[in-house]
Amino acid sequence: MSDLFVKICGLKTARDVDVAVAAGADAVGFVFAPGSPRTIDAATARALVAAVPDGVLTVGVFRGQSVEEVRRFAEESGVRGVQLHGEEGPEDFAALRTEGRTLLRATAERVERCGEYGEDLLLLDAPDPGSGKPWNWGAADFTAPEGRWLLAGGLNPGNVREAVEVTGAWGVDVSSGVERARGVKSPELIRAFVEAARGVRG
Ligand SMILES: O=C(O)c1ccccc1N[C@@H]1O[C@H](COP(=O)(O)O)[C@@H](O)[C@H]1O
Repeated sequence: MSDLFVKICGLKTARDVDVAVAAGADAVGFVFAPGSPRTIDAATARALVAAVPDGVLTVGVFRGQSVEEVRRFAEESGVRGVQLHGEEGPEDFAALRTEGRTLLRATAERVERCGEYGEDLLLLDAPDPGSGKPWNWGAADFTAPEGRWLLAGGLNPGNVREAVEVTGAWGVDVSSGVERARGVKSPELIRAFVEAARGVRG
């Protein structure tokens, strides 16, 4: 089985980005959804995105924003991926589809098909994304979606192995679990998370 895909989200500083990239993250996320302790503007993100090597996916995170706003942030910041946490439908994903852009659809529903709305990756998240609260992915009746999907919501270096073993996730996404205070990343926790995630599939 191939290695886990690991996304570290909610980065705000050049140091955060350097640490995540050096640790071996496959993707790094920048929050453009308003009202989060991790929210940054497009100009700040642009400078951070410029420091990310080509092989690492850069993702803008949105919640309840219009397609026009998502498109503007994506273009101004230069992120190559767009992660939507709102009520978007297939027509919104189609409108945001451009050459080379990766579309992620976040949902708190459990049994879904990857790609149903035209997204490239499905993200199974907690009902309150970015809160650090886990959801019941360990439920006995959990059914993993088919295809490429990321698990998120309350993950940390101490539980990521079990979470992947139980759910069979293709990849993982974390924000709160690699912070020393809300909205403040910890280099040690980022390194520990990537190391723990890498160890799951040996
Ligand atoms: O991180 C946020 O503040 C955020 C705000 C709005 C939408 C999504 C957000 N983050 C996403 O939530 C998960 C991480 O959750 P956790 O903090 O690890 O429990 C991840 O998908 C982020 O992209």
